[in-house]
Amino acid sequence: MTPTITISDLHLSYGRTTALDGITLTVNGPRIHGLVGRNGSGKTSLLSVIAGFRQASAGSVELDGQPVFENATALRRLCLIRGSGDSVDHDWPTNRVRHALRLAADLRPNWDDDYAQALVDRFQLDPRQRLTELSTGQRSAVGVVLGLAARAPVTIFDESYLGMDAPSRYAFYDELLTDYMEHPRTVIVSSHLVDEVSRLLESVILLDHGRLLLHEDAEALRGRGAAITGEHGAVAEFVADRTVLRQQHLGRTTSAVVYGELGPTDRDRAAAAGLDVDAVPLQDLFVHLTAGADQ
Ligand SMILES: Nc1ncnc2c1ncn2[C@@H]1O[C@H](COP(=O)(O)OP(=O)(O)OP(=O)(O)O)[C@@H](O)[C@H]1O
Repeated sequence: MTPTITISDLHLSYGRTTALDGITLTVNGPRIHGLVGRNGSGKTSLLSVIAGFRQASAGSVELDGQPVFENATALRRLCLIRGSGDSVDHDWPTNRVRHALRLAADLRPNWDDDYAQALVDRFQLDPRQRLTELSTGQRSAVGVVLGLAARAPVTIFDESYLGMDAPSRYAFYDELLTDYMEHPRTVIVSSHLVDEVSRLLESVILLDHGRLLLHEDAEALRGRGAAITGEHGAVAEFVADRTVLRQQHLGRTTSAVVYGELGPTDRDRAAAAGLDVDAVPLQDLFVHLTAGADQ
């Protein structure tokens, strides 16, 4: 059974700054959830409270009905990997990659040592290297290895790709998806690179100014918009009474991204006008929805 995280009326303040403002949300699995939102919207704060790193100012987070904060049993089932740096313990400057792996093997009940070694090879890490001497991208890769090989029932990656180059990031996405298929669990991925991670996501949690803007099935969210491509005049006529998020022109061809669901009649009309209708990149919807919330 994959666990269920129940978040009820969660508030978190840092002094006068309100980071989380009454979030109520149920996160379950097996599913890969994407946590998105603009800078400062509260993603890291929310994940820190979910993983028991921080105590909420009010409200609660429960894992299968048990509070997570200072609850060792619940915390053993949760693994949060934050941006580069978490794998480096500055109190132990001589620690090496292999020490971090050994520590994780001791702490994580589902740790898979063979998989960890395979990931170390894939990310071209040297187990003998000191953690303090790794580049930012290499430190992130260590975090990714720790997070994946832990196989925690709730696995959370918070901007875990910081400093990783594109081949390494895509290796991470590939590994995450393949390992998730083999070992389904509840995964939360927080990322600014919405287009890059969107193919992984089954659900999207969107935060804005510490509030939950939406939690929706990724397919349903994609269906909230459409990309219309075809001859300039035909596209202009089709989108005339719609919210256009962006348009591009190439010669006599125009591609317009519109917000709002297209029904069967709309699709028939588009086909009759010789227009192609495609899914909208989640990034476009995300920009639109968060801009709308600002207004
Ligand atoms: N340690 C802290 N002390 C004071 N304020 C903080 C602290 N950490 C975060 N904040 C504030 O809380 C709010 C939410 O920050 P948080 O880091 O959770 O957002 P985020 O969505 O993860 O941002 P980003 O995408 O930029 O990483 C912001 O207004 C931020 O300035």
